[in-house]
Amino acid sequence: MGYDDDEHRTAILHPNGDRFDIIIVGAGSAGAVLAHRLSEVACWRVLVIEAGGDPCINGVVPALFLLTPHSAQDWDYHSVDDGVTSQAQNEEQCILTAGKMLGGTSSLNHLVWARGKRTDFNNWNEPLWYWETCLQYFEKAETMLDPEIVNSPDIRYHGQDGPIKLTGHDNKTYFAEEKTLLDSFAELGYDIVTDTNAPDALGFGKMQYTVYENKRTSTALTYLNQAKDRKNLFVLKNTLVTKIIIDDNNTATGVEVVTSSGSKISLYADLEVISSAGTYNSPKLLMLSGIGPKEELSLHNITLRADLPVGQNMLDHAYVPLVVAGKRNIFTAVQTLAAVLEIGTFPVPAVQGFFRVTDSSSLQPEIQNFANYFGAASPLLYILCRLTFNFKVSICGTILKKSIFSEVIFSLINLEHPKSRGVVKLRSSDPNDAPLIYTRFFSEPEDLDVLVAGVKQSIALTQAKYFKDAKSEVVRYPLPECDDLVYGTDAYWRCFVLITCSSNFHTIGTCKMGVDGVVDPRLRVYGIRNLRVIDASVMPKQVSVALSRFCKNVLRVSACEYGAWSACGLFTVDARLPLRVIGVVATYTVVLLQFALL
Ligand SMILES: Cc1cc2nc3c(=O)[nH]c(=O)nc-3n(C[C@H](O)[C@H](O)[C@H](O)COP(=O)(O)OP(=O)(O)OC[C@H]3O[C@@H](n4cnc5c(N)ncnc54)[C@H](O)[C@@H]3O)c2cc1C
Repeated sequence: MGYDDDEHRTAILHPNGDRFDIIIVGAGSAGAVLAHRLSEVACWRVLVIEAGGDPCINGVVPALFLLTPHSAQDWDYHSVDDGVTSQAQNEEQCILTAGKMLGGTSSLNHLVWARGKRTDFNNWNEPLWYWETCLQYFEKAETMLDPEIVNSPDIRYHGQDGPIKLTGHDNKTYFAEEKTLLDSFAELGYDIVTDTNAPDALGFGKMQYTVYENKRTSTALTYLNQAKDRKNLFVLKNTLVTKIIIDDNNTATGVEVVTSSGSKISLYADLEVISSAGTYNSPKLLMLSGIGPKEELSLHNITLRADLPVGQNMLDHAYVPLVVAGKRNIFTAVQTLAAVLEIGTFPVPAVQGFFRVTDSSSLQPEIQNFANYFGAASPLLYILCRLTFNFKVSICGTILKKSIFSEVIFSLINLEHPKSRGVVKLRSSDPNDAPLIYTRFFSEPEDLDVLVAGVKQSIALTQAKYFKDAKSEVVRYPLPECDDLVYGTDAYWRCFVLITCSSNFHTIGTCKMGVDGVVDPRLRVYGIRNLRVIDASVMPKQVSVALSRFCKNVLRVSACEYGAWSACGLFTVDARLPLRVIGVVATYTVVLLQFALL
């Protein structure tokens, strides 16, 4: 069987019926951390099963994340078109990218290290998950290397010896426009903070990135890689878990899988099965295994094991793209060309801010503004708009046209704490079918009020001196649904938000923790023995900003750690990547030429 094989046990052929102590489904952001931590216990045989393979080069080289959506390393899910929201997206379906490779979504996300605020975690009202409890795990995960943080009092909130190495924006960059942006936000009255990850930070500040020495610090390249020589950790790649096996005593005993060669086998766990398949695939897997809403399962003739609200309570950060065309400055086009070569960092200067738009007594931000600076004629701007964010040609073309001679600020205005809840359902009982995902953005009207207020407040950037002197303006997109409304009125902005909103890829909650949810605070599935869910789907309420790190207080082993194992140095090059690059560059050139000739 080859258990003595030193090849970090990814190439072993596991026979039907093979037994382990623990089986983890999904080697993603959460699953890979857990695989690392659990396999520290040398007497446990830990198997982690991953549907994807090694990360391709774009899962390793930071700026190439722009090209990963719709590749083989993306589950490439989309929302069901509701006829109202996200109509500015291709085919009116909101893009819902999710990583399918070692490291999961940490191998393709946007590299931002952002941990959530004290109020976020404390509002979950679960003592095990208070911010104060989680902090030690955040620290355990990190090595903070950004000198501005290291030399500030805020270093007390950061770790300096963890697997995830964190840096600020690389100073070698051809642009240094963070300062212009921060000065402008300060002028508009926002606080400027050194550390946007400080527990109560409201205001604008620089970014912290999961980038080190020109590589992404995904959980694959960190946690999994560091554990690869352990004899008790087994990684099965390119293998889809199709069902959790649950016996007549409602105990999870193993999983059914389809291996890379197409064989269907069963593998068994003597202690626990742990699902970390992500916010869309964990609920799908649970429902396929008989755990979910009774009516939903009976619709697909699946035998019910536990009637739980699986798939309900989906929460996301809906965002809208707000683009400000800044100074006409054709010289930045030269910098733009040079900056394209600098792919070992987050590709453009960026800052982020957290603020409230309603009463100011709470410290919990309502809006995040993630502002990205592009020099003139930037191909990255078009790639980001079209490929990464999935907007229609009419929208991205309009932005590109404005950018030919001008700097551009592309801001994502995020609704941080939505009340609207989406849902994940089964399309069929076939494990190969994508789930049906309904975002239901703005089904609670209050969400629309808050995001509209956030957009209106963010437009004020055009009034800051640098932008005012440049006669900056918000780029107006062609939006047939809104064009009859008077531009700039509340009615217009409400329409704008509904039509241009999309997912900021921070979906959570579909296997919610809590008494009215799917798992208890130790993440054990109610009514089923020896089964846990430990990925972002268990988070009951949104945290401000990104999600890949939250407190995983499971089995008293793991923590607020982000990451997984990756086959560092073993990554492959997706044969289609060069073609994708050529395709994108060719499209960009054609569009640019069209506009230049107009
Ligand atoms: C485009 C994008 C950008 C983002 N940017 C940021 C950011 O900058 N900062 C941030 O903090 N967060 C960001 N996020 C969010 C964050 O990355 C995710 O919330 C987080 O990674 C989710 O972790 P997870 O462990 O729940 O799931 P994942 O990391 O998605 O892991 C799930 C794993 O399970 C595997 N799997 C699924 N089903 C099966 C099955 N049936 N059998 C076997 N394996 C299976 C998957 O292939 C995957 O590897 C971003 C997300 C996206 C999509």
